[in-house]
Amino acid sequence: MMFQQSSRSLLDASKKSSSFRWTSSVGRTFSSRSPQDWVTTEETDDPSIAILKMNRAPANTLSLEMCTEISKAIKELESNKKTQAVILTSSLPTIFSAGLDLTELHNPDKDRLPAFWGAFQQLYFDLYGSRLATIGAINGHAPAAGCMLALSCDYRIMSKGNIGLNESKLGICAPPWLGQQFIDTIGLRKAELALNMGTLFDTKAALDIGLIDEIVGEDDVMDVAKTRASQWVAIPAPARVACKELTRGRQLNELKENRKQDVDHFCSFVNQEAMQRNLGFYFEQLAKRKK
Ligand SMILES: CC/C=C\C/C=C\C/C=C\CC/C=C/CC(=O)SCCNC(=O)CCNC(=O)[C@H](O)C(C)(C)COP(=O)(O)OP(=O)(O)OC[C@H]1O[C@@H](n2cnc3c(N)ncnc32)[C@H](O)[C@@H]1OP(=O)(O)O
Repeated sequence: MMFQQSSRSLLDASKKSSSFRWTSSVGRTFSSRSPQDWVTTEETDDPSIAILKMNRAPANTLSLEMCTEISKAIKELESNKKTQAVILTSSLPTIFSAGLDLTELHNPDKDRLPAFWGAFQQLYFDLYGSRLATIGAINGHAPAAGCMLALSCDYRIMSKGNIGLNESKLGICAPPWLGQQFIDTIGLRKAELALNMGTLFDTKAALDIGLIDEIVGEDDVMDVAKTRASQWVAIPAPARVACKELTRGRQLNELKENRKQDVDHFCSFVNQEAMQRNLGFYFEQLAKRKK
């Protein structure tokens, strides 16, 4: 059954949906460490609470392999019946996640592109639909898909950095399911303004708009995250999982039913000349900003 308290996620789409093939890395990654090191899980002194850390320097960007590694880690945690909550955080000093790895989108490999988007969809299913209580310990910047990671958590605390969906600044639009997640969180009018302007919010503005739940001091992030996780775990798991189904089930099912169309839509969107030009321009700006 889909929503019983088990080691399965809320919407266990991974096994049912094998419409894309995984392709091997084409050496476009930043970090010299292997994908297995990009995500680590740790126990806490409470056996029901685990920590999932993203360690992909320099920016925890989501490549195909990074999405797959995070999904794999969530599944592994879910397979342990004792685990009831996970804290998602970053081991980098100032960045939670800089969103999608833009090298996947710019001059893309045509076979890899659909697999990449499939892996990103899968990550959304696995995190947004996890049976675990998920606490986002956002300890740095979280633009675009970095914001998606945060929005997919049940509770969000943030210590520093900016958060939001800035895709319009890249000349693109967030995919409908991510846009909907944003609207569901902060409301239509606020989302309309923020999506169009590509607004990134600092912690105070993010709290004001309802994008995060709490601002915490940099040194307190993990302590507060564990306290919040304990509070979520104290709710009987069947009730917690049923509440998640109530609030997230419709959205998850909608994408599940439209997965293939969503991949096709994304690929044709990204392959447009104008889109490629905008991305190239954005990359140049990123590099210049650094200089
Ligand atoms: C109805 C709808 C219709 C159609 C829609 C259909 C489909 C949708 C189509 C497309 C949707 C695509 C969705 C996209 C979502 C995304 O996530 S796009 C990615 C957006 N991310 C960003 O814009 C963040 C860019 N990065 C930054 O702003 C800064 O890096 C950041 C503030 C995060 C940190 O700043 P700082 O600490 O100064 O670090 P650096 O800027 O120096 O960055 C370190 C190195 O990392 C590189 N880098 C950073 N971000 C990315 C990235 N996202 N991808 C690739 N590379 C990145 C940066 O260049 C530095 O590299 P270097 O050290 O110079 O080699």
